[in-house]
Amino acid sequence: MSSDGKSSQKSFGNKPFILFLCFFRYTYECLVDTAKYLSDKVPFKPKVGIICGSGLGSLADAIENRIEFPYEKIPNFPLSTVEGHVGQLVFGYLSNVPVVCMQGRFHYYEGYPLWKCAMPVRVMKLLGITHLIASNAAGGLNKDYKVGDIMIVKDHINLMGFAGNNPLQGPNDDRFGPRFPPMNRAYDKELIEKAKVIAKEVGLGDIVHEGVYTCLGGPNFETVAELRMLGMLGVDAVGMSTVHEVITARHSNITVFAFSLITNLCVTEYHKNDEANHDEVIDVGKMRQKELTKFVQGVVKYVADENKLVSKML
Ligand SMILES: O=P(O)(O)O[C@H]1O[C@H](CO)[C@@H](O)[C@H]1O
Ligand SMILES: Nc1nc2[nH]cnc2c(=O)[nH]1
Repeated sequence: MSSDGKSSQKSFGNKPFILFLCFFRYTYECLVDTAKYLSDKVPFKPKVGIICGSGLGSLADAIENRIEFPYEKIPNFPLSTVEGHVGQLVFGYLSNVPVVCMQGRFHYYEGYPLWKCAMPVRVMKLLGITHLIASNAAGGLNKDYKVGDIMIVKDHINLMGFAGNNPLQGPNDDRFGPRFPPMNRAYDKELIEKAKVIAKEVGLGDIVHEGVYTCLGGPNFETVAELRMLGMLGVDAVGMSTVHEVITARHSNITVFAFSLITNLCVTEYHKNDEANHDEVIDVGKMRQKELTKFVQGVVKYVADENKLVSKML
């Protein structure tokens, strides 16, 4: 909200015009419509938002007292077109915490602009979340990483943003956040440290790392030269998602935790003939689903306890 408490954005009175506008850009009013469609059918406010990456949809299976909305039923929602992405929004309780989970996400390579890929984050904000847990499947570029490892994201390189391809491009709506949001504290340090402890508790301690993630547009996997360049830039894991969702979340002051499941090792040698493929990405997700579900449950519980602690002090 701008200083005078009024949005700097013009508001449009009639609904058909708002819906028409939604095709070109999600206005605040358009996303309020989407959030209201959902909140009218869900008897609680979610505290934590979760985004399931490729092959990680099973994270949502542990949600209890579920209310499911296939994306095609949700006004203004895009459709998930990628194998390994169920394509529904799941409300319910995880570790007794009210959550909303994207079982399947949207990617730039599906043909959606980044603001459309990230729109569910704004809808979740309007629904009441204060924290976002984003997961993804990524290629391991750091030489210490093995397939099946977990990389807790400590920072990202917004490679697509270097050319100005950014979910916040275009007119800013102060009701979501400021025109120029800072990103130097995008990933919550306290949650990162706590997540490392939780990882150990659920048996992931030996295979958990902390590193830098970058998002390329895809859908192709990278060349040797591209991966060598990214390695020189300090990238530890390479994906095709998450960064624009995190930027959108931070713009709206949502606390963010993100992790990558390393599903393949990036090929950085010309003599190696391995080739990344989506099937193996999904298989690795299935292999890790039990531990990762416990891991996410632990992080969600911590977030809720932490918040309760704060509310007790207030
Ligand atoms: O980032 P998530 O959605 O986990 O999926 C990753 O895995 C897919 C490639 O196999 C790409 O979509 C990439 O982004
Ligand atoms: N860009 C990219 N995304 C991935 N998702 C899973 N593996 C990879 C990879 O090697 N590169």
